[in-house]
Amino acid sequence: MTQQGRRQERFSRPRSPHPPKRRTGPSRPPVEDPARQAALDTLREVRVRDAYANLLLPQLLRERRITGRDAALATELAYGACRSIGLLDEILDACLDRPLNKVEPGLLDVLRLGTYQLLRTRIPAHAAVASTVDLVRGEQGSRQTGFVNAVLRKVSELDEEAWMDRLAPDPAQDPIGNLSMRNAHPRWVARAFADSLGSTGEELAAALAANNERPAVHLVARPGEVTAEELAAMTGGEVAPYSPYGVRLAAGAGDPAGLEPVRERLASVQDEGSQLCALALTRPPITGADERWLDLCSGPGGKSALLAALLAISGGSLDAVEKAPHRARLVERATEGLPITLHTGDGRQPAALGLAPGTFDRVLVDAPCTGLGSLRRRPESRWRRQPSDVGELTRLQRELLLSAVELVRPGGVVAYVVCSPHLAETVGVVSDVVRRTGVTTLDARESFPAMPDLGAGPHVQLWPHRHGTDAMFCALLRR
Ligand SMILES: C[S@@+](CC[C@H](N)C(=O)[O-])C[C@H]1O[C@@H](n2cnc3c(N)ncnc32)[C@H](O)[C@@H]1O
Repeated sequence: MTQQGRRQERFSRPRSPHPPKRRTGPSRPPVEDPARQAALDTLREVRVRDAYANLLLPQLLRERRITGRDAALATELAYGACRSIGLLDEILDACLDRPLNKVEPGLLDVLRLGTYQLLRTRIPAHAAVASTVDLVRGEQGSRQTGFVNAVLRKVSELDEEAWMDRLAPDPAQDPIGNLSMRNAHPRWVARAFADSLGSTGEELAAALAANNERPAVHLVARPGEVTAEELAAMTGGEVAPYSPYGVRLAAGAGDPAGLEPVRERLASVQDEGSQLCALALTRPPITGADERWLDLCSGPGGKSALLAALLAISGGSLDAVEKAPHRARLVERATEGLPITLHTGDGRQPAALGLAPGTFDRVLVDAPCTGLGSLRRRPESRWRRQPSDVGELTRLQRELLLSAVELVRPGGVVAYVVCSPHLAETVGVVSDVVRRTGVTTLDARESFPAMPDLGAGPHVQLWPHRHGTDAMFCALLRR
């Protein structure tokens, strides 16, 4: 097993049943440091409870009333450290006098946070080390301060570039291994990106680097309620380049849930790539009726809301299926007032939901997937996902797509969408279903008008580094 493989295993090993004791007799009072404390608590909860950093941290900031520069620092440290866990562990491993998995997990969180500050922020080294030592004193008392101090001093002897020159595989021999370590991705994820892009060079480097950027927030203007231009004027954002309903907010525009058009349901948060994939379903011309559409995997309801708003204008209606009851409730909330019938149940068993074969003009399958296309949004997810997830998901994706092909009428259109560039989840699933059912593959690029860099087709793969969207995949099929 490679070093990086071992690191991944460490990150995903069973959680310690004994969370670290807090404040066991510090020899001097801990320094108040709400930003670093919030970042450390996030790292710990991600490890112990499988929390999502992008949901937990905003909650901690709210509860603890951390705002302004402290909130910005906590966010940078928590998200940054979660994204780069594998990279931080490689470096720590080289600085420790014992195997990484012999370090008490709570202490390892502190070391990761300190290492992140030393290598990936402009915080001066002495401040990064001193603040981390204070943090461990506050957490565990003074017995570990010497250890943390010594390890971090060793880390600080080199900068990130020099550490990578020492630790990353030779790019000539192992370009994917080199780029995966330099850009803090598990090797299997970097390989999946390389396979889909057909690149192990500059473009792969750009794609992996884009996963480390914080994405801009995109809004979708509800058709029939407000235009993108009006929404841009109301929010101070910019009309999005590709989606006719999209608006991109400026970086640091604050919590979009607080914006008036969002509170008044004139708009919602939705990545421009998601908007484009939902719209792609509506674009291929069909003969005959075009009024019954189906969203087979609808929770939490972003694409259902966009499709149902379009149907409200044209006089049609949407059926939406969602298996998880709590997500079905979210669909209900997102589509209030729109022409929609919601079915809570399994999209692979449509008869049980009263959905008859061959009755829908257009069907969307926005299938559950690895989410490798939205690594920008979920800082820790690249380290949590495992290659073994892919097989299970592709089975489910194939079954859902087969069900969609059965539900669409002859001449109707199916859109298969996943937020992943992994070839097994994208072309693998589609080719298999096309072979089994004899449906016709459409050139999906025609349904993404004016969008550059869509490759050789017939399917569309969007990319953060090319399009500024999530890495959504869309295939269009005609029965
Ligand atoms: C990628 S999400 C869909 C996102 C949604 N279309 C949107 O734009 O908001 C996939 C959804 O499929 C649901 N799901 C999983 N298995 C399902 C099944 N067998 N039948 C129907 N829905 C399922 C998941 O609970 C999840 O909500």
